[in-house]
Amino acid sequence: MEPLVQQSGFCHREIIKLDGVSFSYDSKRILNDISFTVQERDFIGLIGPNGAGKTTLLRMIVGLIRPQQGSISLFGVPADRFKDWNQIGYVPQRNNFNPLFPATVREVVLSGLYGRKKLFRRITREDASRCEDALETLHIEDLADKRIGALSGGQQQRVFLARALINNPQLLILDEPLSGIDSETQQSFFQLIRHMHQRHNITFLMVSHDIEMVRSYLGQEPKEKSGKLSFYVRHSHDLEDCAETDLLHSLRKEG
Ligand SMILES: Nc1ncnc2c1ncn2[C@@H]1O[C@H](COP(=O)(O)OP(=O)(O)OP(=O)(O)O)[C@@H](O)[C@H]1O
Repeated sequence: MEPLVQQSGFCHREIIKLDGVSFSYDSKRILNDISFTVQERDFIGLIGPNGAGKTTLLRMIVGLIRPQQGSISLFGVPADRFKDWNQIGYVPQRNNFNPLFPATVREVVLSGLYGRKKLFRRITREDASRCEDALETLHIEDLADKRIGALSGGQQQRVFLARALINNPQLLILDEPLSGIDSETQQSFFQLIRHMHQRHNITFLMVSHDIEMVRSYLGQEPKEKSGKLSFYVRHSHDLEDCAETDLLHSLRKEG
């Protein structure tokens, strides 16, 4: 067994480090000199008005666009050399999703695996079993064969979360997961996310417009502000044992 000191060091790893990051579309400066560090098992709520650059920042963190100034590192590795994308689950805004997309829930969840392996390769028994685990974890196994476009907003969010969880990531990045769903479903979805944060070794970065829900979990005041962006933070330390756990497995065990 690892010495305790090393374990707690492991628990406070830098998961995301933004250092003087700036970005402009054409000549319009969207993000200006942002520096912020996300530590392992932090829950970050990123709040800001429409157009403040929240989605742009997330897209930069997941490697879809590059900062024009400054640098980003992920799990201690410069983002342009980072390869271990399975460690990161990303749920983009749902309004980018075409409801006519002709895929079933199971296919959408399985497509979360394709990032690390070849597209259209055969699905192994292990892939299928991870998919079933993810479906069960999110309580959507009954929907597996339905067309994704035929589901309600809240159900679709569960599907996209299952897709992001299929690789058992250490970091989950969610872009407005609560928007466009009724408040009861919002509450239960947020409860599920909070549960994952409190009970599992997982770090969250979530964009939300629901300031009250964010404050209810992350506190009244942001830890940092940068331009129009506010970063609310809560660190989770409920587990005595900081060892890595298989998220899907343990969530399922707890029902
Ligand atoms: N591909 C693009 N080309 C040009 N401008 C863009 C592009 N994507 C976003 N923008 C502009 O950049 C600004 C920031 O957009 P972004 O989507 O990052 O903001 P946001 O904070 O996520 O907004 P919202 O809360 O409305 O989702 C907006 O003014 C937007 O119009």
